[in-house]
Amino acid sequence: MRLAAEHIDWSVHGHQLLDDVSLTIEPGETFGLIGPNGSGKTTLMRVLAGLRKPRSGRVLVDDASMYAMHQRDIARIIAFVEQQAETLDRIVVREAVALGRTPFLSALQPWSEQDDAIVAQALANVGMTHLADRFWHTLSGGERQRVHIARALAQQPRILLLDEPTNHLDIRHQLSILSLVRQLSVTVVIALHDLNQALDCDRIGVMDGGRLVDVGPPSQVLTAARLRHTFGVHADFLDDPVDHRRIMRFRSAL
Ligand SMILES: Nc1ncnc2c1ncn2[C@@H]1O[C@H](COP(=O)(O)OP(=O)(O)OP(=O)(O)O)[C@@H](O)[C@H]1O
Repeated sequence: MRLAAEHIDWSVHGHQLLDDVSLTIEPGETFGLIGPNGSGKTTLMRVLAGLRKPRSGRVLVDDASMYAMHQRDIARIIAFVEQQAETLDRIVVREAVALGRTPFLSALQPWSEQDDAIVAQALANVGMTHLADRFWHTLSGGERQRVHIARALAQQPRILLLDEPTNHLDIRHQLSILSLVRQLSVTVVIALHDLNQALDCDRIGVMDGGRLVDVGPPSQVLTAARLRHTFGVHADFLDDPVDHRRIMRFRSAL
């Protein structure tokens, strides 16, 4: 499904956190959102997820305004893995992941074996099957993050929003989650701090001071000038001798 933001403005106590942000993410696209700390990535993700209604502007899901949709219908389409997700005390991992099925359940459509299978698959996809019966509050930071991703997968969303999903993960789980995300045939918006990981997105958008200052294919957007101006670093581009893809080597902060 297509996700679009039109002229989004968002301010808190007189501080403009999003300034006229417009963006269209095409069906099936993996779109990376990058930018320095405090540039507005999380604020924009929350607006795209429907958790915040902007002061002006609107979010469209396949050309329909999100603000005309019921919350339950939005939850059937969009899954959001937040950076600082809430704690789910006194429930076990499998129950936490099963919460992803909530938007699909009703008196007429109770929990079924199919829901069990979807939850089991989501746990397997993030390598958490062996911890399915553990209490949530006993998990490490990275394990919790993987449970949140599994819950979003169990939602079987058409649009998946991930705010720095690899933050707490060891390198093996970072790579496996990113490869899983790329394989999903859904629209993905992923906020990332690792700019080399962002190179694998179809397109990226750069946030700077609440504005979306550039959008395009990674090779066009991530230039030495952009890295200097927006990220405040000197970087060189190297050719990976194994697959001849471009990688960035960060030399120093300006
Ligand atoms: N409720 C609030 N009141 C005041 N300022 C806020 C509020 N929420 C966010 N901000 C500010 O808005 C700016 C953008 O925050 P946001 O979390 O969107 O940035 P970010 O790009 O996701 O940053 P990071 O990379 O550090 O996660 C920051 O300067 C933050 O301090």
